[in-house]
Amino acid sequence: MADPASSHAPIPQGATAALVFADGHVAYGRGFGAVGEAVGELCFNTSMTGYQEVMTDPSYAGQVVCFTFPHIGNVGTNEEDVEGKVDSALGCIVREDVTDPSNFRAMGDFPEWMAAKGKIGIAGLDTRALTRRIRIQGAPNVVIAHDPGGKFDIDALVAKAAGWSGLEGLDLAKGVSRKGHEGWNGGHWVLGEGYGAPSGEGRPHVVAIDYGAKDNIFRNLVRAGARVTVVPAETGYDEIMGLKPDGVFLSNGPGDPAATGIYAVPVIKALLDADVPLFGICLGHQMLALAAGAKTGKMFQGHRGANHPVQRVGGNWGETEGLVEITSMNHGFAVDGDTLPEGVVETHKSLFDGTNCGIAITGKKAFGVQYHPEASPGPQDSFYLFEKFVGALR
Ligand SMILES: NC(=O)CC[C@H](N)C(=O)O
Repeated sequence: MADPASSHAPIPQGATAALVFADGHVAYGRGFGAVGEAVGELCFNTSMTGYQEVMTDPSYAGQVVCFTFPHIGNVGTNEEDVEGKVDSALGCIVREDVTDPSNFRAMGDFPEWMAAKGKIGIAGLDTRALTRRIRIQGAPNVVIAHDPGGKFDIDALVAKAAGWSGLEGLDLAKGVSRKGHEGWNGGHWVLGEGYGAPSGEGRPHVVAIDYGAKDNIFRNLVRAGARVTVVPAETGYDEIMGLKPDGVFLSNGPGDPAATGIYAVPVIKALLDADVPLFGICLGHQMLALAAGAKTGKMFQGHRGANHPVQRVGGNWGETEGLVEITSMNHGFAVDGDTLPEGVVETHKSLFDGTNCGIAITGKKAFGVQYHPEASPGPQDSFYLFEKFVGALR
């Protein structure tokens, strides 16, 4: 029987998980992974493969991922497809129940792996309806809750979702960044061989600022020929210059670029003024744009998936002007292309909605892209960006 004190419908029999929206909407399903509850923003991801990489990408901190692909978890988990060992997605929503893993690389079972990582899963929800809801209403704040006993205080969960301040204005990078300097050695992954070791003398030195980086970025920098030192998000200009970088890389990361920018942008601006070559990806791209004088803002709904078309624009591409790259994306904030000051050229834009996807600073070796050229998951059309950056440092 429904609780007379609650305006909500009774909890359906067999429900062990609930997705509770700030506006009072509730969707029930079958819980897996960790038991408990978490509050964050709900987003959807359209990738058909790579759920383990998505669930370990630190840029998803503070978010719950609704996978539009219906069969998630069926190739299990392994030790290699990990993008970060820090906090990342709070949990995920999947259409079908997770089946036993069937893949020669599987070392573990997805629900057990989720539980070990403290991530909550809900299976059996109408992920198409959820995705439509996000597309129509924008990204909502939600609580994801899992209780094997099926007991939920819905009023309290609605209040928790409604009381969360949201991603806007949040700096999450400090919480997911490495705490000390770290040399990076692993290169490109090859089936049966794992992550290769870097080779070759005289590799240019890239100092990579970790705002919540995906490890595949560092692997790609190594693959392109760099020697990489990773440093924490709050590392200052003098400490960076003390490492004698040939170039500085600005990583992806969670949260609002404007909030993270309070401590990161002055450092990036000083590097820019000193003509240090810079390459930024996603959050790093957004903060490079802020340092150059542009503005960023929250998108009505973000871009998350492995098939986003991005076009080369801006007049400096020669024969490849207009070429389309199919890219991996994960962002909910964007650089406002109308605010690019003189001396900042738009180099790429989204063919889905025209938003800015790349900038270059005129007269400097400094550029950034909104998308993820390191893929993982996703296509590798854009590896040339790592070669372009590392090549410019030689
Ligand atoms: N992948 C990222 O670096 C994401 C950047 C930023 N947190 C956003 O959501 O737009």
